[in-house]
Amino acid sequence: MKALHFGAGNIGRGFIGKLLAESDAEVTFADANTQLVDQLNHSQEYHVRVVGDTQHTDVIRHIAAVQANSDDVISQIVKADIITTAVGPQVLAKIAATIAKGLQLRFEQGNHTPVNIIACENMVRGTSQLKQAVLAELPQQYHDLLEQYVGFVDSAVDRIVPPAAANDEDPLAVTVESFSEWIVDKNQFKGDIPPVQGMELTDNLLAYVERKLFTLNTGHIVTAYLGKLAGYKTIREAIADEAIQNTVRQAMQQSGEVLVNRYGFDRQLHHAYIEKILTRFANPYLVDEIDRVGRQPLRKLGAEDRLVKPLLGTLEYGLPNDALLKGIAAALHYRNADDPQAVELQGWIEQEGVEAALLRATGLKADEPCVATIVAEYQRMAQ
Ligand SMILES: NC(=O)C1=CN([C@@H]2O[C@H](COP(=O)(O)OP(=O)(O)OC[C@H]3O[C@@H](n4cnc5c(N)ncnc54)[C@H](O)[C@@H]3O)[C@@H](O)[C@H]2O)C=CC1
Ligand SMILES: O=P(O)(O)OC[C@H]1O[C@](O)(CO)[C@@H](O)[C@@H]1O
Repeated sequence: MKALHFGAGNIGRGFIGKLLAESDAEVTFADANTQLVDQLNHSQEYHVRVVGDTQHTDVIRHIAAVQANSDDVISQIVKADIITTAVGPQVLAKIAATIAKGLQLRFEQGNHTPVNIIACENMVRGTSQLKQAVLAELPQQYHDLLEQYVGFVDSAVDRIVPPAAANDEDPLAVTVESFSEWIVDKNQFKGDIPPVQGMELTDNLLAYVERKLFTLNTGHIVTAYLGKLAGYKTIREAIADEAIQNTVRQAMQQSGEVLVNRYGFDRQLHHAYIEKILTRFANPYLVDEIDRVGRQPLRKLGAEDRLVKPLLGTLEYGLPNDALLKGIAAALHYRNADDPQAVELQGWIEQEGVEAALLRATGLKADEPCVATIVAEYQRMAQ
């Protein structure tokens, strides 16, 4: 099995590339970072340190890398059996043109074996969005072939992999938590489902995507933004603060009630899932910076993302949401001079006021009563 993976970063090396290589795929990473590509090609292996209740290091061998946007990556697309990505939601659309070029050449060369593409990003149905971007780049005459031979498979991906600390001796090493979950929509494959160990199949993907987004991601972001306000640097420090932990737990329980209502989740089991996530945030072996988890606040405040989407669910079902509202208010306080979205958000607040900025970022309507509550909470937090 030939696998091409876009994005040799934390999740690429620490999770998806690792699973593919451990399933005996010939793994080629495609990345925009020339130094990283050179290092991967030079060593052809890297270390993954798995940390949790126990620790061990896996060596991922026989891997190669190509420069994204090069002729080499096009040749890889021509012969790949599976193509995966972990590049970040904002980059996904940028690789669509490359994928379209590669697929066009694949069809022109008469390769009609199925290929499956799976975007492993924190997005709801990110692969389906990638498909639309690829179709927009692919000449119309190839669209039927794409529908016939290319599977665009949506997925949910869950493993905490913070950026590794700089290590000149072992620059490719990544540290990952022992928990991992990669769930894909089994109905979207073309041809045989690739035999990847650790890739779980479901025919109810949206429930899993929302379970992860509304729990791990919601809890994480509330921890990050409340932690930042309290002056902490890492997720572990923030979640050790009892007041923060209580609000984070409550926020996850409130978004969890949406899942219980929408998908019939068992409440007790879901509460156990929440408690497990709290222990993951407290993992003493992971140094996960608040600014990594809090990055790109405008994306995270979006209507389809981890704060507002569950909030809209609580409004739909008439459920409590005060902890989620606190999380949104804390997001509006997020400051990080190195994060262009954080700078932009603070600019909106300065120029237009907090309510206008909130409406612009979230798409909430001004007459929605929770808007006034968020603004009042924001003012309270400012004191
Ligand atoms: N790190 C984590 O714990 C998790 C991350 N995710 C998701 O995985 C995705 C990747 O996240 P990370 O691995 O943390 O980010 P990262 O920044 O470590 O890795 C992204 C990689 O993509 C590369 N890249 C950028 N532009 C590219 C292009 N045009 N073509 C090819 N490669 C390009 C970068 O050079 C980098 O190596 C994101 O969508 C994130 O939300 C999902 C679950 C867990
Ligand atoms: O990667 P994003 O979408 O910026 O958000 C950070 C989130 O991604 C993760 O790294 C992986 O799910 C979480 O740890 C965190 O909630």
